[in-house]
Amino acid sequence: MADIAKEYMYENIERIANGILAQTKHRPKLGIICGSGLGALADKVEDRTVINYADITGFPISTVPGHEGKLVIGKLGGKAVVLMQGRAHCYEGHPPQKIAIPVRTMKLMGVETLFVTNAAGGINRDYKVGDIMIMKDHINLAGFAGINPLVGNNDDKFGPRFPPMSNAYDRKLRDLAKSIAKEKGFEPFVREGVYCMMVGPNFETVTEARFLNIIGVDATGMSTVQEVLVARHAGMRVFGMSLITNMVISEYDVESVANHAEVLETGKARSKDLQTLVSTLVERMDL
Ligand SMILES: O=P(O)(O)O[C@H]1O[C@H](CO)[C@@H](O)[C@H]1O
Ligand code: HPA
Repeated sequence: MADIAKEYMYENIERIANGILAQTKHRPKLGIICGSGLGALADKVEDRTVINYADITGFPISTVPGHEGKLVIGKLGGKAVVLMQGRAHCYEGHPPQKIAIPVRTMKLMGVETLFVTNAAGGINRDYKVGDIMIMKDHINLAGFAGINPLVGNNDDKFGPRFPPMSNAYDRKLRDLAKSIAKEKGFEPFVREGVYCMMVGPNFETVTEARFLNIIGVDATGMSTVQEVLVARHAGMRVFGMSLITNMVISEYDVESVANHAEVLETGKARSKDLQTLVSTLVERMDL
């Protein structure tokens, strides 16, 4: 088996984590990754230190609109958090092992719980644009093609060779999120379902959309799953939410097509409710 490239090694990730900690007084136990158009959550973070990904040697850079590329460390809901305002994706040319770097960095900074968010296309035909889906499980379709950040020599310092994945999304946090949704009157648009990762960058064909529906997918996107795999490998607790920014087209020969502008627009429109859900969850969860 090929050796791990130096940039993915424990010592390098430790160097990145220590470099970040040296720039802030905060010691976060919670990490949050903001998906396409969802970075406004960072505005709620108080007493913050902001570091550009470009200034963190070894961090993957995002080139996609709606991903600011900033690490924001401060207080949210009274708790210390490290928030990623945007993420890098495999379709930007990053190998999956590189997508692992920010999550492992957070782990070595002391983060124990990871929240992941994303913009996703609705596959479940009962879903509507603007729905928020609590992630119950995922299908790593990219993994079916061998694209998995855990492929390669396993360093036990990060986690075990064969991590279980049947309990990837924390039950207690999902229950807490659902009860907060009920209390806030969000029930009509908060769902719980299965996310599927495609590598992208193209949106799905009609037959792919139908296939995803048949195999039990509720929403699809081009991210998140690899971060979850790495976090669970490292023993972190995970909670995830998808914002349904568009419905994936599942009828042949219709005029409209998916586009990233629509994804960002919906992000803006529902952003406040998503922020309320996340910040209340942060306030109420035990860390
Ligand atoms: O998953 P996030 O990063 O939220 O972004 C989603 O939005 C983009 C497509 O519009 C893709 O990058 C897709 O994965
Ligand atoms: N497909 C894949 N990824 C996405 C979509 C979609 O329809 N919308 C937002 N991210």
